[in-house]
Amino acid sequence: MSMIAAFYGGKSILITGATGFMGKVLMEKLFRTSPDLKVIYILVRPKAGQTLQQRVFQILNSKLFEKVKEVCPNVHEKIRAIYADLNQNDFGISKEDMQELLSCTNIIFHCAATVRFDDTLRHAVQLNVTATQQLLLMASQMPKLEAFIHISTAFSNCNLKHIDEVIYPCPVEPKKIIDSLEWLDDAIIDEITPKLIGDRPNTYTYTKALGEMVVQQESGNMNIAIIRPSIVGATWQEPFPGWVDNLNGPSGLIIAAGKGFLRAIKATPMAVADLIPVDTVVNLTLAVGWYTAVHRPKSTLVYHCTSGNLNPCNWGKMGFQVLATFEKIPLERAFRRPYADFTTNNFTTQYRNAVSHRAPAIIYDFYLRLTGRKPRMTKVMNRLLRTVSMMEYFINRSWEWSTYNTEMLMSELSPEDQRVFNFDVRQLNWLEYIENYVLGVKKYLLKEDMAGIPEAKQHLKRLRNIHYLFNTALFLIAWRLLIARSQMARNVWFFIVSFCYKFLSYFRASSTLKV
Ligand SMILES: CCCCCCCCCCCCCCCCCCCC(=O)SCCNC(=O)CCNC(=O)[C@H](O)C(C)(C)COP(=O)(O)OP(=O)(O)OC[C@H]1O[C@@H](n2cnc3c(N)ncnc32)[C@H](O)[C@@H]1OP(=O)(O)O
Ligand SMILES: NC(=O)C1=CN([C@@H]2O[C@H](COP(=O)(O)OP(=O)(O)OC[C@H]3O[C@@H](n4cnc5c(N)ncnc54)[C@H](OP(=O)(O)O)[C@@H]3O)[C@@H](O)[C@H]2O)C=CC1
Repeated sequence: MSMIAAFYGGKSILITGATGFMGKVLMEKLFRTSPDLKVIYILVRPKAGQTLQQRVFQILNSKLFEKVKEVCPNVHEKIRAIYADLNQNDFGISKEDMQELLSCTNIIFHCAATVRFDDTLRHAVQLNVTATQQLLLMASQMPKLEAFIHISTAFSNCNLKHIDEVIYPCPVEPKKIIDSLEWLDDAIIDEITPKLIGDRPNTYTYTKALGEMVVQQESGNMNIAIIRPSIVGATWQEPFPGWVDNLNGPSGLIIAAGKGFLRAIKATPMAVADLIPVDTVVNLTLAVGWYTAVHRPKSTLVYHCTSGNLNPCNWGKMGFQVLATFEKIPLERAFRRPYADFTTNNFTTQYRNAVSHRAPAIIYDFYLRLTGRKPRMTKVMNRLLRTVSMMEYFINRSWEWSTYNTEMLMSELSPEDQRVFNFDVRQLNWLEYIENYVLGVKKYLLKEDMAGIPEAKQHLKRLRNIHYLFNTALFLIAWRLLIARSQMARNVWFFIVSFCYKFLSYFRASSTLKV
């Protein structure tokens, strides 16, 4: 019997960010392994015209939850969506709901965050710092609370090369930042943002670091732990391999490569691609929840959920396997044939962006205009290149994350728990994982039918022929222009033609002699 699964039985669990990528997988695993849990409270806001109930209905009726419905048929009754907007004071939670949360909650998993790299400092601080502070304040008023698990990121200290499982202080206190954002106007905030984030690449990593400081400062007597996942990718094993439902991290770029939009990237092939499957993160998170509540460590422990020091993969290997999978199982209606050129040189990057990305987009838009349609490819390409430029920081560096706490926890688990809540990335086969990831992107994210593969392959063949035809035409035009303008080119042309003629004549003569 799994001790961790048994621990969550009968518990009231509060999850923030339950509608997000990680939150959904966390809920799924909890319901599947501890169907006798009492209730999962989720803090949700209405979004995209959907009410809370509609959002929950959609999640529970998705493919991800198919297995849950078998083991926990009354899952609808065990999930309680509470209106909450983490941008508001007190999260806008009603008095009755707040009362229920305060009196019943046993465990909190705080997953909600803004993960956008380009968010304003004001919004990123509100969500990743102030909301964390407010949630901790709520937690401190919960008499039945056993553990508070905060999800951070391994990149919160990406300004360092070697990162230990400790909380590193930021130069300016989070409280000072929160206070000053209240009275500073947006223009001034934009001006001071680069100075505040310092040698971090964006507001996301900076505010996640501030969030950790807040957790440390407000921990009081609570049992708190911090989990730092690296780049979270599709599921490895559970509930099935390759599940993914958003474009964050590598997923968006995998699609861009498969559709032939992205054919070159500024990336260091030998740099460590510190990916971690989302089900691995969730297994560690649940194990940490159990350990923190039962063993009550004296201080706030930080757990690195990374792969690089135990089972490293690099971006070159990843790019190769992504392309190899698209060879076998291509995406539908690709713009160009998938191709990957990794370069570390700025000039080559600019050149490749102009020739491999912008020029084809302009030519395609010209074609759309000619055929009376609205041009759109240049806009798509500009957006993609902006996204890629924001990822460059992470794909051209390697970090070392120590994993003592994570390994210590692994050794504390029973063999059954090590199996049910497996977070040992040493067992991960990268080539198999990446192949499943790419397939998952096709099936679950793009919702493409596998029956369309022959047509997708046929389409790629047509693209190859167009490519050859286009290049030959381009070469002939360029050559014709050159011959018209340069005596030297004419001489070379004459030499090649006469050489070919002599060669053919020789062949004809020698074959006649043999007969
Ligand atoms: C040459 C071949 C290569 C072969 C493939 C090899 C793959 C290499 C992969 C390398 C990946 C490296 C990833 C490193 C990530 C480090 C992560 C650090 C870990 C964390 O803790 S945080 C979690 C990660 N967070 C993110 O990934 C968020 C990033 N997203 C953003 O910040 C914003 O969305 C972004 C990218 C700035 C775009 O903003 P904006 O222009 O305002 O656009 P929207 O968000 O409104 O979306 C518009 C449009 O773009 C689509 N979109 C969104 N995100 C992505 C994405 N990551 N990739 C591609 N496309 C994306 C979105 O769906 C919208 O489409 P529409 O059609 O609806 O307009
Ligand atoms: N994905 C990754 O690669 C990594 C993620 N992490 C961390 O993991 C955690 C989960 O990330 P992930 O699941 O990928 O992120 P998602 O962007 O998929 O999910 C974010 C969640 O936060 C919720 N949220 C955002 N703003 C609000 C708000 N104002 N009020 C209420 N809820 C809100 C979202 O709700 P809604 O659906 O309404 O928008 C969503 O449920 C985050 O803390 C992130 O920093 C760490 C490392 C890597």
